[in-house]
Amino acid sequence: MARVDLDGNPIKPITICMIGAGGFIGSHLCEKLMHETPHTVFALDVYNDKIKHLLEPDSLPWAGRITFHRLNIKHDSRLEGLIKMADLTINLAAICTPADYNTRPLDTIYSNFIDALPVVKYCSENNKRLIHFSTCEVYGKTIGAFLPKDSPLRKDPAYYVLKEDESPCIFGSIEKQRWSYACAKQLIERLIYGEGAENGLEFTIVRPFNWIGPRMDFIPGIDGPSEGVPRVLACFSNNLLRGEPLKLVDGGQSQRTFVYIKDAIEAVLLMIENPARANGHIFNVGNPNNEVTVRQLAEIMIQVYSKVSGEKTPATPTIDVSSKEFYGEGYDDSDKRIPDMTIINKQLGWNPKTSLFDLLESTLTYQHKTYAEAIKKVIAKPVAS
Ligand SMILES: NC(=O)c1ccc[n+]([C@@H]2O[C@H](COP(=O)([O-])OP(=O)(O)OC[C@H]3O[C@@H](n4cnc5c(N)ncnc54)[C@H](O)[C@@H]3O)[C@@H](O)[C@H]2O)c1
Ligand SMILES: O=C(O)[C@H]1O[C@H](OP(=O)(O)OP(=O)(O)OC[C@H]2O[C@@H](n3ccc(=O)[nH]c3=O)[C@H](O)[C@@H]2O)[C@H](O)[C@@H](O)[C@@H]1O
Repeated sequence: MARVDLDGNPIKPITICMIGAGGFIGSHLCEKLMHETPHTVFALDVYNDKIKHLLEPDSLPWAGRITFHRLNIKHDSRLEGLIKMADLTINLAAICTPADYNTRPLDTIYSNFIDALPVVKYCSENNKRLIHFSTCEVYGKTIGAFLPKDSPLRKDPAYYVLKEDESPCIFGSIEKQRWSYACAKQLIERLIYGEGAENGLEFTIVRPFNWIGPRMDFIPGIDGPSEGVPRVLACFSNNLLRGEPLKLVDGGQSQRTFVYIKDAIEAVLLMIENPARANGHIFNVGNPNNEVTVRQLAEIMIQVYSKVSGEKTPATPTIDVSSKEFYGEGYDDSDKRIPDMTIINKQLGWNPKTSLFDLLESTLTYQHKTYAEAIKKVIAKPVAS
């Protein structure tokens, strides 16, 4: 049966130039596009480990529909040609781990703003559609965070629910370099919006709210640097795999809403295949029903990991660390992140499905299967003196 869009029109196969296709989100999006659609993908990245299973062997049913182009968009003249040959560009490339924002602010700003500029320019000049990945961090802190601790208004959604077309972007002072990423993302959003308004660029901006699942980031010392600090899912997975206490930054009081990567990818596919409904919009993509404090996330992950691995829960399950000790000078945090879902519901009819417990169960099953043996070997090795 022919696949149809939300308005009942047949979907024509298109060619997508996906920048950052070798990362966490890119790998899931490539998988979805190969398994369920007829579209062709130029996959651009400096790495391809997370999409190797889609590229080899040549006998895969989608062989020829996905090609990998190893390139760094900072300096590669092939970029414009690839954007020109595609119907749609999706830009995922970014430095997006908080441990980098205050310690490598220049790389963070260059990656999230300067390096994205040619992509926007080539799309605009060549009349190509762009789906750009921004972040929920552009909202920064909630208005409610500035109310007195005991104010009843803190319970009023008007003070914390984040709306694409209404909420302000509230960052800390310049010394709080944590906000270098959010600020760079905000400026590239404004630039894309301006290209749409002044030059007719067809764009969609995605603001992901803590998408998590298999293949997110790396496990330090296994498939990433020993001293590296990934995002919280991988930090806590690493602690659980090694039987160490989970580290709660500043008491783990910050709140997040986590969405399963596979739910979120459904939203991106709807954007790809329904341009008339997605163009000109900024979309929150998250799961408002999956809110927890970081401390609660740790507690649930400890329980779920014990269930999927069959190992006992550790005697000291968590320890508190200061943000200065964990991230260094200049760290700051978003207090709470609840996405308003009105716009994505209205335009694309999308809703997340997977509960936090279910998504952690499938993700931690994957982490255990993928890493437990490798970790055991590393732990068993005597440390060189
Ligand atoms: N995962 C989330 O929940 C989340 C949340 C908010 C925003 N985002 C945004 O979504 C995008 C993708 O995030 P992700 O979680 O997949 O991150 P990721 O780090 O796994 O993927 C990013 C990919 O971009 C590639 N890349 C970076 N710079 C490049 C360059 N100069 N040239 C070529 N390739 C380059 C990296 O090698 C990596 O494979 C980012 O823009 C990020 O800011 C993600
Ligand atoms: O995923 C998102 O939507 C966005 O937010 C993330 O930012 P954040 O949620 O702060 O990053 P995490 O590393 O996932 O940390 C979440 C919380 O856990 C805490 N944390 C992290 C790691 C750890 O070991 N312990 C711990 O308590 C952090 O301090 C923070 O409060 C990143 O900035 C981006 O990937 C992205 O743009």
